[in-house]
Amino acid sequence: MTPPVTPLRLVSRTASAQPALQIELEGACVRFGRKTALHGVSLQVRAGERIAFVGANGSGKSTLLRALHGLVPLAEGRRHCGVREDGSVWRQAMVFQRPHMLRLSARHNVALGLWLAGVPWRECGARADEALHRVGLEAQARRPARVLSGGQQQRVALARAWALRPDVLLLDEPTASLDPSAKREVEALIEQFEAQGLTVLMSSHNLGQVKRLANRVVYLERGHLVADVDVDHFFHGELPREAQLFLKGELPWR
Ligand SMILES: Nc1ncnc2c1ncn2[C@@H]1O[C@H](COP(=O)(O)OP(=O)(O)OP(=O)(O)O)[C@@H](O)[C@H]1O
Repeated sequence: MTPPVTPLRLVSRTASAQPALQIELEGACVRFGRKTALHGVSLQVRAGERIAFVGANGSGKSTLLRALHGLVPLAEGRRHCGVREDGSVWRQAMVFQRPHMLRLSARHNVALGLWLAGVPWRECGARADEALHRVGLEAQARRPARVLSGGQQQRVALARAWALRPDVLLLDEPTASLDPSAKREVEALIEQFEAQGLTVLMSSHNLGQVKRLANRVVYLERGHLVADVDVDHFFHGELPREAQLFLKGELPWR
């Protein structure tokens, strides 16, 4: 039995201007067979936040993103979704670490995603075109998605997510296998989405990227949330010991 961990929580928000709650996890545990990937994680996501999930390999970042997106069942705890002023639920879309491209054109990959989400087929083509234009891929729209470069495929995946008109975008290591220029292009798009007011939840191993794109950092250690702090605090303030070693690149291999 792992002892409970008291997380360091230092996220500044003024009580008077508390943005709307979009997703909340309370004591969330996720198990894969005998392996516990998340231990009692509690977390609130509010509108317009830009949260980076950081931690060593296997610390539970992807699992936490999936739990926030409702893709993995919770063995314990609960997930609660907030609602907008009109009573409708906040829309979420997720881009996976290695997005799966079907053997179809880029346009059809985006259109099919919309259709699967319940958009009438007659609207899907125009919305797919708009989304591919948004990510600068209109010229590639009719090319088979699988022949596009890694960076372009990642932009198709972002278009597929953005086309759903999400309020919350969840990105699992969005630039993990991209070259520096493709990385910059994808980061620039994420920055634009953020400027548009989207909530962005992102796992990343790239600390420069975390500095550029996040305003809050959640640090995970073996499935425990051990720090939930403003980005400035993460890089310049006091942190639990393992997080400090991680930042210095001195965390021993396990
Ligand atoms: N589907 C699964 N079945 C079994 N174990 C899993 C599964 N998904 C994740 N795990 C385990 O849960 C733990 C957390 O994995 P997760 O992928 O969430 O970590 P991560 O921090 O995203 O890792 P990385 O940085 O390497 O991508 C790991 O020990 C992993 O092996």
